[in-house]
Amino acid sequence: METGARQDETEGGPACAVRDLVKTYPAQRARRGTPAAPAVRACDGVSLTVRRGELFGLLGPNGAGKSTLVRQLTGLLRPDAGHIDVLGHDLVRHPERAARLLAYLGQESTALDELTVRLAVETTARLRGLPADDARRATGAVLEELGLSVLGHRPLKRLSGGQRRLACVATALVGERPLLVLDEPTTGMDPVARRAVWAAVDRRRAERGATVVLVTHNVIEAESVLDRVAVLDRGRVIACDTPGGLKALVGDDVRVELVWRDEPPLHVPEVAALGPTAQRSGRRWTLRLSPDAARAAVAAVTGGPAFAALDDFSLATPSLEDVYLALGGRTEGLVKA
Ligand SMILES: Nc1ncnc2c1ncn2[C@@H]1O[C@H](COP(=O)(O)OP(=O)(O)OP(=O)(O)O)[C@@H](O)[C@H]1O
Repeated sequence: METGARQDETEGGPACAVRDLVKTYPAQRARRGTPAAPAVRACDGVSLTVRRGELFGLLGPNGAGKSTLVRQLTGLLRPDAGHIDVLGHDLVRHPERAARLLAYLGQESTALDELTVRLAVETTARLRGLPADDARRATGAVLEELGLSVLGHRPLKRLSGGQRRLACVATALVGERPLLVLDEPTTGMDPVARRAVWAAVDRRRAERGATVVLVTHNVIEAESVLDRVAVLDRGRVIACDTPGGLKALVGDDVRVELVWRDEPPLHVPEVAALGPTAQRSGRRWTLRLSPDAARAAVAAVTGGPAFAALDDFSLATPSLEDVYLALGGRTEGLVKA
């Protein structure tokens, strides 16, 4: 019932609960010029719960099913089976309620391209129900917050990729929605813009208790900003925990990176011994070793005759990328910087 559901928006219960969600894109028959394509089960029995106020991440390589999942969460794509509850509302039965409950920033936003940044944001605020004066004020505030005021008069289509993405973030943030669903919001942005986005997202959580679902395949960003993360692979959740909890899965192994000036000095016995276990990428060797073995390896390459051949080295505790590999995920499509 509507009254009960409204109460649930402000009271306990998860921000978002998904159960047994399934979505298969149907097979395409071959047409002139385009080959046949088999059916793709992009969402294969996904269940997860996002708590209120959380910054919850969906991490996974290209094609893992992240966007398919969030497009169902936002009422844009109908699941074949399963349940989606957002703030007490059944979004499978009532997808039209999504617009009132959440703001969605998709991967591509061309609909607003002809508008100026200010008009795009202000129009979105009006569509979200703000009276004209409030919409103008909220627009000014969000443009200021994101450092976009100087670009307010420019049409989106005349902006750089990063600037346009930032303008789209502004449209997602205006007009206060309790749930923000952001699909790779910082793609193409410089560090200043990225920082402005994360500060603005944090402010909405701290001041308004907003919940954020963030799609990313940037493992560094995921580690630094997320409260919890679900790792997706081939339409399934293969792990879900805090970044720290996930990293504990791979024990206390240390990642050792060795960068050689030129060819690795294989005539040095310690280097030759490390060779078979090293993952090689050009001049870089990556090793996963126990803390003792890592100490011994670093001592060997920095203390003896191998040192002259060494350009750089680093030691690091496990990252989400290591977790991901340990879980059997694929690395292609995971961005590491
Ligand atoms: N409209 C569509 N029709 C057919 N297959 C699709 C469609 N959209 C996505 N797919 C397929 O579904 C799978 C999941 O795609 P999805 O876009 O959800 O992945 P993703 O994790 O968001 O990837 P990325 O990180 O590249 O954005 C992929 O195999 C993709 O090719």
